[in-house]
Amino acid sequence: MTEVRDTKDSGKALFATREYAIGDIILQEDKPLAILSHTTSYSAKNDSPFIAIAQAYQQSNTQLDIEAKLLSLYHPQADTANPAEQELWKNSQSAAENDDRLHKIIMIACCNSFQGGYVYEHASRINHSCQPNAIVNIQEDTGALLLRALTPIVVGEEIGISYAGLYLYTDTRARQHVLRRDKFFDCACVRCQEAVDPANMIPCTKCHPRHQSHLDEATQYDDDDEHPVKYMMWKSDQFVCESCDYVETLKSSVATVVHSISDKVLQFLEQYKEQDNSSKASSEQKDNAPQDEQDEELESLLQEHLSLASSVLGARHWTTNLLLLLYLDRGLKQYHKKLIFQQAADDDMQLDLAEHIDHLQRITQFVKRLKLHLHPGHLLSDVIVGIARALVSLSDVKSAQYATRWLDHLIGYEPFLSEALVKVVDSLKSAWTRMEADEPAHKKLKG
Ligand SMILES: C[S@@+](CC[C@H](N)C(=O)[O-])C[C@H]1O[C@@H](n2cnc3c(N)ncnc32)[C@H](O)[C@@H]1O
Repeated sequence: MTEVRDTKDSGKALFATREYAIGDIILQEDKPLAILSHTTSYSAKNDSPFIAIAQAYQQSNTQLDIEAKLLSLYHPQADTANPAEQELWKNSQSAAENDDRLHKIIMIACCNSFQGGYVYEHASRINHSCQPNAIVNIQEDTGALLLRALTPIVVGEEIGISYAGLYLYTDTRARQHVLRRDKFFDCACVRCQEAVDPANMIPCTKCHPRHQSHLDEATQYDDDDEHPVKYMMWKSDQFVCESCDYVETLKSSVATVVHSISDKVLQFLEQYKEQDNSSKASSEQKDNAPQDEQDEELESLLQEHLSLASSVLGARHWTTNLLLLLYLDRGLKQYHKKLIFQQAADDDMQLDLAEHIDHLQRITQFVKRLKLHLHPGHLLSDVIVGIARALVSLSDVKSAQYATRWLDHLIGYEPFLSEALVKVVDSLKSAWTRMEADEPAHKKLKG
């Protein structure tokens, strides 16, 4: 049960009028009010995403009562003081061809649609939060929407979902940039106002001096138990060392280097998302040799960026960890592809798997440090299942038991997994007990 109310600085929002436990359904909408394409891809016929929205709307023959509901949703006003909204207002005007109502509809689509262009009567009132307490799941074919609690929610609490996708795990500067660019607002959430930013940590420039006191690529940080790296964390607009209290200010060359690498990685993530999508779309075509080439190029770019981020910004920075996650995801997909052809993992594959597990451990630590109150499965469920599948494929009891330990990281996240994934998790979990029962008695004695 929910109600829509005004907030102090982010318009209207959805509030809980009863308590919710993790996994509870908060809201259900069987169909969207409208499907308003919100595409960012350009083509010769559709030279702007705004024209695409206008065309989708004009072809939809929306009934008057639905149109009235749509027009009541949030859209920027002509006198908005927000520069991102001013841009949106100006750039979308010509696609509306002097039709004020259509102009509003275009802006409503830009500010309210979910993936697939779906706009909802109630769910489109949910604000974004960089520390979300709920998550939306949309059925691709029907547009049916389910809103579920990600954390316990108390009466009167605002419901917040993340509009940021993977960028939820970046630092405040990057998240705000992406939300302004893609969603046209300056985020006013609690996390964005926190002085401390654990996603933005770098090795201390005083404890680990570098050439000319700049960060540089020649310095590697192993960060093991014997030689623990001392880190500086972003706190009130400066980096502060947790060990020696040394400070690098916003104006320092260090901050400039960190920002420039962060911007590079953000740009790369965009390119990665686009190319990965187009590679998925063309993977069913018969002759995909050019796609394979593009894929290899993308992989080498990924490695380049990962090596830059990890050597300069270190193991705890968000850039290193998100790139590592993409790298791990690709590595696991390749592992499983190889396995289809080889039936059993060879020595090289076992080494790869050990490396993948090490990467997953590092990213898990990163997610914990962010203290988002979110289950680690929110970011890591796919790769955890991928690691468990790879371990079970080794067909020995110990590996299967280890796989079960990784799957235990998903306990409590079951309501958010797809039915198919729950089945995979269950069968992987039972693998080691099955294997143990099947194992010959002499092997057990030896083991
Ligand atoms: C889908 S609507 C959400 C409901 C909207 N607040 C309303 O009044 O109907 C998205 C718009 O809400 C505002 N908004 C959402 N999350 C926000 C946040 N975290 N900080 C500031 N504004 C936010 C922005 O104006 C954004 O364009």
